[in-house]
Amino acid sequence: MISLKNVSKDFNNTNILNDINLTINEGELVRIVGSNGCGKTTLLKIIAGLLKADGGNITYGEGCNIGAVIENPSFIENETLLYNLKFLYNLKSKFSYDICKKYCDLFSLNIDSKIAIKKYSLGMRQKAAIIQAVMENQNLILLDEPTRGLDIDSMNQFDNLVKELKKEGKTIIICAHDGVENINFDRIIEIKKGRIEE
Ligand SMILES: Nc1ncnc2c1ncn2[C@@H]1O[C@H](COP(=O)(O)OP(=O)(O)OP(=O)(O)O)[C@@H](O)[C@H]1O
Repeated sequence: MISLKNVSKDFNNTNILNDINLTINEGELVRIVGSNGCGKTTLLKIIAGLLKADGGNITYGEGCNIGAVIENPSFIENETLLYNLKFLYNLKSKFSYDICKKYCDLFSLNIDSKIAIKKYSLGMRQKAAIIQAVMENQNLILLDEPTRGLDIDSMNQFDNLVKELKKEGKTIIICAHDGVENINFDRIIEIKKGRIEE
């Protein structure tokens, strides 16, 4: 699904990622770990195309369609959850209320709520962000600290969602310090001193 060859990244002359070689196959569920500041988010951003690597290259499998939650999700703050999902959905494909409702129900979010998203709690925003990353049937899903702000019930709901996505054959990469202990990962990759360890 995705292959990184000699990918490197510096920030202000400090090397963050050093010759990263990594292949992730279709349908794999991968966790990336590593200490604060080791470069996990940077790697996800490069894979998502949000950041340019300084060296190396990335090859994406045919039909690769990326969904991502990376850092703070941005929404149209004065609008509702439904408005936001509809807006994001329509950027790429035709909106499906039923699919969005299915994911909102799964996370106990009311899709028809009239409350503006700016009034949502951290956990509610996080759930909305996860929903937009999966609702268009994206097949490469990149999640950076997805359980941030989620309560125990929501974490269980998240575990179920990951299980469902895995069953559907989605490729999933999750960076997480914690909150994913119940997920059965195929691989755990550690970034250490700019390099990958498995
Ligand atoms: N835009 C930027 N400009 C300069 N330095 C940056 C930038 N983005 C990240 N960095 C630096 O790159 C390093 C890696 O950051 P990154 O966010 O990838 O780490 P992380 O592994 O995700 O950390 P955490 O576990 O704390 O989330 C850090 O030292 C950070 O300060």
